[in-house]
Amino acid sequence: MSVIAAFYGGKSILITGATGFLGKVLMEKLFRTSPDLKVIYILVRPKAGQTLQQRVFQILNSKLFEKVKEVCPNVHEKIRAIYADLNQNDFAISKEDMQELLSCTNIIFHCAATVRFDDTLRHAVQLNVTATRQLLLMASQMPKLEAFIHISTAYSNCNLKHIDEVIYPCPVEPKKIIDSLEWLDDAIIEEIAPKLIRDWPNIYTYTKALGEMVVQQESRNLNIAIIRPSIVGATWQEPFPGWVDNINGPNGLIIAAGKGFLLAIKTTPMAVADLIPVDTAINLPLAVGWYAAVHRPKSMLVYHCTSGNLNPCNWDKMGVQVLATFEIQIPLERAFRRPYADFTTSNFTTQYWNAISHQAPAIIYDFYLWLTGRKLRMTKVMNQILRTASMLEYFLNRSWEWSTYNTEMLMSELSPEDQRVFNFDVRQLNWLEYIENYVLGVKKYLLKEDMAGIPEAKQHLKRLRNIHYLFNTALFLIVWRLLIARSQMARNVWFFIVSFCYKFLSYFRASSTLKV
Ligand SMILES: CCCCCCCCCCCCCCCCCCCCCC(=O)SCCNC(=O)CCNC(=O)[C@H](O)C(C)(C)COP(=O)(O)OP(=O)(O)OC[C@H]1O[C@@H](n2cnc3c(N)ncnc32)[C@H](O)[C@@H]1OP(=O)(O)O
Ligand SMILES: NC(=O)C1=CN([C@@H]2O[C@H](COP(=O)(O)OP(=O)(O)OC[C@H]3O[C@@H](n4cnc5c(N)ncnc54)[C@H](OP(=O)(O)O)[C@@H]3O)[C@@H](O)[C@H]2O)C=CC1
Repeated sequence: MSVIAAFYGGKSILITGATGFLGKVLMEKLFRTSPDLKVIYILVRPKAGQTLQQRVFQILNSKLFEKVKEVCPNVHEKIRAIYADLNQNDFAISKEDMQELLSCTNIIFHCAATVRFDDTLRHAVQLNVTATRQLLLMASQMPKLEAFIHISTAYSNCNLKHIDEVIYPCPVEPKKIIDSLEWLDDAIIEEIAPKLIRDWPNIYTYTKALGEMVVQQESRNLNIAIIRPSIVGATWQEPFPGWVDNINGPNGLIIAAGKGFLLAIKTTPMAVADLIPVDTAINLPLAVGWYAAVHRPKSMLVYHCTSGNLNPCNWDKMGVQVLATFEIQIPLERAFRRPYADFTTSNFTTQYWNAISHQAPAIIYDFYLWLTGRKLRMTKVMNQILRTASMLEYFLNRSWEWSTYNTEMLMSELSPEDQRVFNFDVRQLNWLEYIENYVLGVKKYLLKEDMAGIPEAKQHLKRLRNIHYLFNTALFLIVWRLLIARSQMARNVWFFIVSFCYKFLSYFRASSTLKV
């Protein structure tokens, strides 16, 4: 019997960000392994015209939760969606709901955040810093609280090369930033943002670092732990391999490569691709929740949830495997071009590829759409992909070293059964198999493409290959014809080749006649 699963039995658990990528997998795992838990409170806001109930219904009826329904048939009764907007004072939670949360919660998993790299400083601080402070304040009023688990990111200190499992101070106190945002107007905030974030690559990583500082400063006597996952990817094993449902992180680029939109990207091929499967990234917080509550470490511990130092994979290996899977096994439907990848570290080559292989074909395709009276879209899509690629460049061209002392210590504290059920040992991960399942998952669960369409997609790729060869041959002939018409040297080379071929053929014919 798993000690950790038993620990969550009968508990009231509060999750923020439960409708997000990590949040959903966290909830699924809790219900599946501890179906006797008391209740999971989730703080949800209405979104995209859906009420709270509709959102919860959609999650519980998704493919991800299929196994949960078998193990925990009354899952609908165990989930309690509470209206909340983390951007508002007191999260806009009603008095009754707040009272229930304060009096009943045993464990908190704080996952909610804005993960957009280009968010405004005001919004990112509100969500990643102020809301965290507010939640800590709430937590300090919860008499039954046993542990508070804060999900941060391994990149919160990506301005450093070697990162230990400690909290690094930010140059400006979070409190000062929160206070100044109250009276500064938006235009000034956006102007000072680059000066504040200094050597952090974006607002997201910077505000996550501020969030950690707030956790440290406002921890009071709470039993807190911080988890820092690196780039979170599709599920590795649970509840089934390859599940993924948003276009963040690698997913958007994988699609862009599979559809043949993106043929090159500025990437250091040997840089470490520090991906971590989402099931691993939530097994660790679950194990930490148990450890923090039961063992009550004297100080707040930070846990790195990374793969690079234990089982490294580089972008080259990852890119090759992604493309091989698309080309040979599971192509995407209606690809624009054949998947191909060139990793370059040069700015000049990147600019060249962007102009010749990305923007020019998009413009030509849009021209064709215009001629046929259809809506133009390729240039917009391509610009969006190139913008995303340029935002991710920072992470594709550097490697970091994260120490994993606490994570390894925790692993050794687990019983063999818990090591199996709450596995976060990435040394066991087979990258090639994982990437294959990942790519399949992107096709199946994210793009919702039918597997029955694979033969047609393969035919389409074959057609694209033939068009590609035909186009290149035609281009070569046109260029050559123009050259011959204009340059004496090209004509000389041409006559030399023709006479050489003629002589070779004559010799070949003569020798074969002699043999007869
Ligand atoms: C040749 C190439 C070959 C390659 C081969 C392949 C090899 C493998 C390569 C792997 C490389 C990996 C690199 C990883 C590095 C990650 C580092 C992370 C480090 C930190 C990790 C963390 O700690 S934490 C999470 C990270 N944080 C994000 O990763 C958010 C980033 N991102 C944004 O910051 C915004 O994305 C950004 C970009 C501003 C654009 O912003 P943007 O405004 O231009 O575009 P949007 O994202 O808003 O969306 C655009 C349109 O997609 C629609 N859409 C949204 N979701 C959808 C869904 N589920 N299904 C359908 N469609 C969906 C949406 O509705 C829009 O459609 P429409 O335009 O029609 O409305
Ligand atoms: N994905 C990754 O690669 C990594 C993620 N992380 C961290 O993991 C955590 C979860 O990330 P991930 O699941 O990917 O992010 P998602 O963007 O998928 O989910 C974010 C969650 O936060 C909620 N949220 C955002 N704003 C509000 C608000 N105003 N009020 C209430 N809820 C809100 C969202 O709700 P809604 O559905 O309503 O928008 C959603 O549930 C974050 O803390 C992130 O920093 C760390 C490393 C890598």
